[in-house]
Amino acid sequence: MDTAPTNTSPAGPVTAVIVVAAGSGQRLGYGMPKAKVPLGGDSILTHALRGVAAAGIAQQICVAIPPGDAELRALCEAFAQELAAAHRRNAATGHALQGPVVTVVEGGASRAESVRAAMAALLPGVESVLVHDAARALTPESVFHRVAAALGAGAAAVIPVMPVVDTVKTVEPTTGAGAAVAPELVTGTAPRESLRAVQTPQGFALDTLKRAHEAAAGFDAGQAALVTDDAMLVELLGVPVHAVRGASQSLKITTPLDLVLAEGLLEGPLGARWVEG
Ligand SMILES: Nc1ccn([C@@H]2O[C@H](COP(=O)(O)OP(=O)(O)OP(=O)(O)O)[C@@H](O)[C@H]2O)c(=O)n1
Ligand SMILES: C[C@](O)(CO)[C@H](O)COP(=O)(O)O
Repeated sequence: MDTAPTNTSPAGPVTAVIVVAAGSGQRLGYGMPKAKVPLGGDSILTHALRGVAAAGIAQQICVAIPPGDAELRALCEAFAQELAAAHRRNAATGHALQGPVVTVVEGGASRAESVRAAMAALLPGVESVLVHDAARALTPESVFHRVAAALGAGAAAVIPVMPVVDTVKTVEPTTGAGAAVAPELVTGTAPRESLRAVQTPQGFALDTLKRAHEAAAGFDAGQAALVTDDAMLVELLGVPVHAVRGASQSLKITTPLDLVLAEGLLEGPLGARWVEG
């Protein structure tokens, strides 16, 4: 990194970005935690962390890694040193601004538990928090800025979203004689105009996110399994969740095809760092 990213909104709320990277990456199938999987010569997690730092909105970056993973801990420490060195270079040119503190915590058995572990390690004074998937390693700065701007404008919860391009139907398992024809029966068609595919970083006033996760503490295993993002917990509190535009290169690297797409975005004919606005 040649120049250190600096916080662009020093007058805004004190902001932390939680990067959840404690997943096992079963669907990617590399036999190692997804955060470690190589992408464009670095790891998925390194790309994600550089993206967060480049956005320049965080006073703290808190990373949740799999428990006991010394390799990922070392990777985070190397990133913190890379960031500190860039800031020292900035200071030498008279552009000294405080860079983010990097904190590493051990994540939990579910994404939500990893978020809770990271929230417990946030510095005193943090008012806003963005929760980001390490798996969305190529999220452009503009998405972080849109989410942070909505928080700065007073939203207690804001998520980046994309229009849905496929027609989406609901189904149920086929029973009786129909089971010989096909495994599922269509029960309806969702209204596509009002559907959105949801991405990260998801931004929250910290007290709102804390309340939302506290309310989820009483969930049984079945209810907990249905929680797929943080905004859902905030919705259950009845707090309005606002939506801003995401970006297609913010895809979640989940399957081997996603990794091919991510490699293509970094190295393909569109250029080294194609960025959709
Ligand atoms: N216990 C968990 C599970 C997931 N995550 C993080 O949540 C994000 C979204 O999860 P997903 O893409 O499903 O990652 P994995 O759980 O690793 O994937 P899989 O379900 O294929 O194992 C990832 O950055 C992942 O590291 C986490 O921090 N802690
Ligand atoms: C948070 C998220 O990325 C929003 O799309 C998504 O819900 C994570 O889902 P996963 O099953 O944990 O990958």
